[in-house]
Amino acid sequence: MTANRLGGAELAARLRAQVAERAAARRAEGRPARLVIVTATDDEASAWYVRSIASAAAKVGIDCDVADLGTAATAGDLTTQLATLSADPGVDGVMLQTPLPRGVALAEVSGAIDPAKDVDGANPLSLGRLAAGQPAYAPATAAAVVALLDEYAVDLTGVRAVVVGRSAVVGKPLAHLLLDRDATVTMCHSRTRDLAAVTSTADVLVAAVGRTHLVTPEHVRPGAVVVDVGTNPTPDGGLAGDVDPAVSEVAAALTPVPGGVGPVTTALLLWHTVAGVTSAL
Ligand SMILES: NC(=O)C1=CN([C@@H]2O[C@H](COP(=O)(O)OP(=O)(O)OC[C@H]3O[C@@H](n4cnc5c(N)ncnc54)[C@H](OP(=O)(O)O)[C@@H]3O)[C@@H](O)[C@H]2O)C=CC1
Ligand SMILES: Nc1nc(=O)c2c([nH]1)NC[C@@H]1CN(c3ccc(C(=O)N[C@@H](CCC(=O)O)C(=O)O)cc3)C=[N+]21
Repeated sequence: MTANRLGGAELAARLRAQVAERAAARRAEGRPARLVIVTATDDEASAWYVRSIASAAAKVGIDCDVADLGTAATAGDLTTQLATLSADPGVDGVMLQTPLPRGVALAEVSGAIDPAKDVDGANPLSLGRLAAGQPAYAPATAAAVVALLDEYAVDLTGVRAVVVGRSAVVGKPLAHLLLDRDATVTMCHSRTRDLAAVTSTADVLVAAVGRTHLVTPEHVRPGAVVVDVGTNPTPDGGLAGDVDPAVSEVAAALTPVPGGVGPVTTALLLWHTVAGVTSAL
């Protein structure tokens, strides 16, 4: 058996076309949409993502600036920058890249992002609103996982969903989005005992860990739908997922890396930037 390939390129292209329409309308009104990315890391996956957002933004007509504070930035530097951008009426979206400099915790600084501009759902208030079932921006990656499952008509009602990884950027918000869809959600992390035993119960298995090919066929129930969020740089300059390609022999469906969750993530971040406050909050 070879799993169905749940590619994200077509969905991403459709989303970008919608974003371009909204961005054009904003430009015609004389107030072009603007996204500012704040970064303080030299992480490769992050740098690639920043370049990819900037180039996609240019194509759809969103103005995009990158504020690189460098790896020596302090929590105070980041907070000041995020607060300044949040107060700027010319800025629609503020995005803070992770990872952050050593010793700086995301929750410590992301509170400075106005929830109305928090297009990557980083402010703890955004996560809280999501958990409480109130309107909020979800992190683009978590939203992309659900959008991709919707695209392929994977019904989440009552299914056992297992998420490996509990970061504030992916795992935690995704758990809430899946719960909202009436999935039965289990979270796994680095302290989970007998990971394979837990993941093998999943109808829908999501890997968001950051460990190349951590999820092997032994982790997967035959017939499961597997979503690979991992984007791990390979020595040859390529990209590897968290899911071993051999899983394709066991799963019913699998998202590819590259070409799966990644492109949808970028498109949704831009969508959030033009969606407007009222539709998100
Ligand atoms: N395609 C896309 O759009 C995006 C891709 N990514 C990619 O997704 C991956 C995860 O990113 P992110 O959530 O930010 O990563 P983090 O490093 O913040 O979190 C990783 C999570 O995985 C858990 N973990 C680590 N090792 C194991 C293990 N051996 N078994 C089980 N769980 C483990 C950690 O557990 P613990 O909490 O116990 O430490 C943690 O919860 C990365 O490859 C990243 O590049 C991220 C964002 C967007
Ligand atoms: N606050 C925050 N939010 C994030 O969402 C976030 C972050 N920080 N830090 C870094 C990681 C990484 N990340 C990626 C998103 C898309 C692709 C992507 O589109 N990749 C392409 C391929 C790239 C290639 O071919 O090299 C794909 O999967 O098809 C990759 C990586 C978001 N991240």
